[in-house]
Amino acid sequence: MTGALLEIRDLRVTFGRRRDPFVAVDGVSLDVGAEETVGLVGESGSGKTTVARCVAGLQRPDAGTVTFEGRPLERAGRRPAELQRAVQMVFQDPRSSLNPRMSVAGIIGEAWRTHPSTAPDGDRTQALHALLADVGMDADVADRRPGDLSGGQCQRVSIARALAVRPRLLVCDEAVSALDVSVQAQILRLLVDLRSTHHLAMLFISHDLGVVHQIADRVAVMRRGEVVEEGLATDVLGSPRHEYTQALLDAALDLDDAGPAVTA
Ligand SMILES: Nc1ncnc2c1ncn2[C@@H]1O[C@H](COP(=O)(O)OP(=O)(O)OP(=O)(O)O)[C@@H](O)[C@H]1O
Repeated sequence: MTGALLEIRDLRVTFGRRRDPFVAVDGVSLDVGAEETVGLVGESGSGKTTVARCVAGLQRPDAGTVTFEGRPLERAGRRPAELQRAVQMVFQDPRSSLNPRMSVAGIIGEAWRTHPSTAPDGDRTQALHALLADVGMDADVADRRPGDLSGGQCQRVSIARALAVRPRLLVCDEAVSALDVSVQAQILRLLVDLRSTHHLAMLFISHDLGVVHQIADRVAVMRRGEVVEEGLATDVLGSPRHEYTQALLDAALDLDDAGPAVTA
């Protein structure tokens, strides 16, 4: 596909010393179209997060390119503000990605300060409340701090912070993995709704194939740093061609048979 919103080409990331390199990402190419959700799946250690970090500008690849609407996505510090704003991350652990000393209003206000072009012209309180409503939260959480909120509420605040700067692409790295199953479902539903109301594209990273099935249009399967299979979610997860994808699906079914996950 050409002309995708996000284009990753021949990405390679190596960790470790020169004598003993470890290739975490080995020639990954992947596209995400406008308003498309692409799921990136694979076992722990397959390189998913490293790909996400390259897209976010937090990791410099050894080789390959990442472009957004044809413009190179440089490292975060060097990235033009407009591109920095266009690509927002939602992480696994919302508590550690939110400043515990700031109120929800302060967290959103900081996002607007970082990207002033997105700050509301008129009544900020009204804009804040509208943003909170978008993520299914009441206005009264504005004065609370992350420590006063549940994990699911914190993730809603993280999503609101990302939305505040009007992104085009959300990179969700295991964004629901730390949540109870019922809360996972709520956040997934929220992301699906926001995708259409806010015209978002998503790179949705998860080891959980069931979760990815619920949200992704297309799926890429990573194994040991490489994409081994890619296609429509219904095809890849419905009738996989690669034996590794089949093994992942079998493992997921075995987990389902073992009964509901125990959550702390
Ligand atoms: N900064 C680093 N230094 C050395 N090795 C790293 C570093 N970051 C990641 N790795 C290694 O690279 C490999 C890929 O890691 P990555 O986190 O991208 O995988 P993943 O598929 O996202 O797995 P997980 O779901 O467990 O995070 C792993 O073996 C990991 O240990």
